[in-house]
Amino acid sequence: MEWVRGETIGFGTFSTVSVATNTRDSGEFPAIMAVKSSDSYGAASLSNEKSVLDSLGDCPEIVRCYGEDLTVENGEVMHNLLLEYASRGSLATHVKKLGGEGLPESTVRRHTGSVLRGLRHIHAKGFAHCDIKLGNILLFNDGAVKIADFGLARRVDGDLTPLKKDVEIRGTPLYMAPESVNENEYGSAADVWALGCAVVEMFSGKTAWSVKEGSHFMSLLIRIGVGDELPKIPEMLSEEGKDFLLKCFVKDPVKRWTAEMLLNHSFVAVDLEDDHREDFVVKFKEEEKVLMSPKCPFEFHDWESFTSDSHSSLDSPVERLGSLVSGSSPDWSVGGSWVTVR
Ligand SMILES: Nc1ncnc2c1ncn2[C@@H]1O[C@H](COP(=O)(O)OP(=O)(O)OP(=O)(O)O)[C@@H](O)[C@H]1O
Repeated sequence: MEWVRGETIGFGTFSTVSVATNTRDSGEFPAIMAVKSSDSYGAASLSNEKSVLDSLGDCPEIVRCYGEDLTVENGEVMHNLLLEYASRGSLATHVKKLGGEGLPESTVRRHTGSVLRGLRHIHAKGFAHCDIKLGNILLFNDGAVKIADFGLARRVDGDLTPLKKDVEIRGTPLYMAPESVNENEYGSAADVWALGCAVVEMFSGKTAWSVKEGSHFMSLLIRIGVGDELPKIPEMLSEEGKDFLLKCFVKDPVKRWTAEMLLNHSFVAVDLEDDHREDFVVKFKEEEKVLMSPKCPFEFHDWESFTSDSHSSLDSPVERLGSLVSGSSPDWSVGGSWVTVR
């Protein structure tokens, strides 16, 4: 395939995404694509993404991959992944433009149904996405949404056994499931929890967890992992919506509904005709200062998607988390795709 890089449309932790114009019209590939590029630093993540997308095959709710390519630009070798182009960007950008308001419930229901169909496909193929968030749900011209960014996806095959006992943070803390915080479990159930967080954010325009600006993200992990607190369910959401979220926010991953089960929930199984935003204005009880989705890696680097690894083997969740919060400030250093907590 021959292509030319166009304007930059997005930045991730490991890569830059640009428009790519197909310069040889064989009809096999679209005229406009997106190209996700990284230097050797992010090559492993891109290569994982390519192999997962190849294994997943075609699914209308998953961004298509057209192939990979190496280029030399300004003397540097670039690894490129050619993807289906989402002309309207991510849902994170879209919701941010609404200035703290969310999307109409009917739109949220439609998008949720699409993401669930994508998740059902991913899980049926034996994978977990591990980084479901609004920034990784892309919006197309016709109003369709698709799941993107499989850089952290992993094969699970229904096995919930953690990879190892160490403290590992994969994805975005605001979307982390209790079992991921407590047990390093990153299975399909964790994607469902993250979907619940994404639904809250889509509807309310605010993150599912209220977090005071400047607070340490470990205090959030304690709230997620220990105790009974759940993400905030918007009061103005319909009863069906609230019930749907309660099925996503079951703390025990074994009892949490699966994507397949949720597809039969009335919140997504029925198409809403009306689309009146005023019926769904969100009013929160407390006027808490909440963070929107992380804006850029330099502003809230702690809150970005990452994987982390601590080589402390502690037994209980409280011990594991306590060891990270107490004492001197943790030293967060990025190495490859990992952030290490020492
Ligand atoms: N296929 C696409 N079409 C249009 N825009 C895209 C596409 N893929 C990615 N983007 C834009 O680029 C941004 C970064 O992409 P992506 O999340 O895949 O990168 P990443 O390095 O894996 O990021 P992360 O830090 O979330 O892991 C997205 O939030 C989105 O705005």
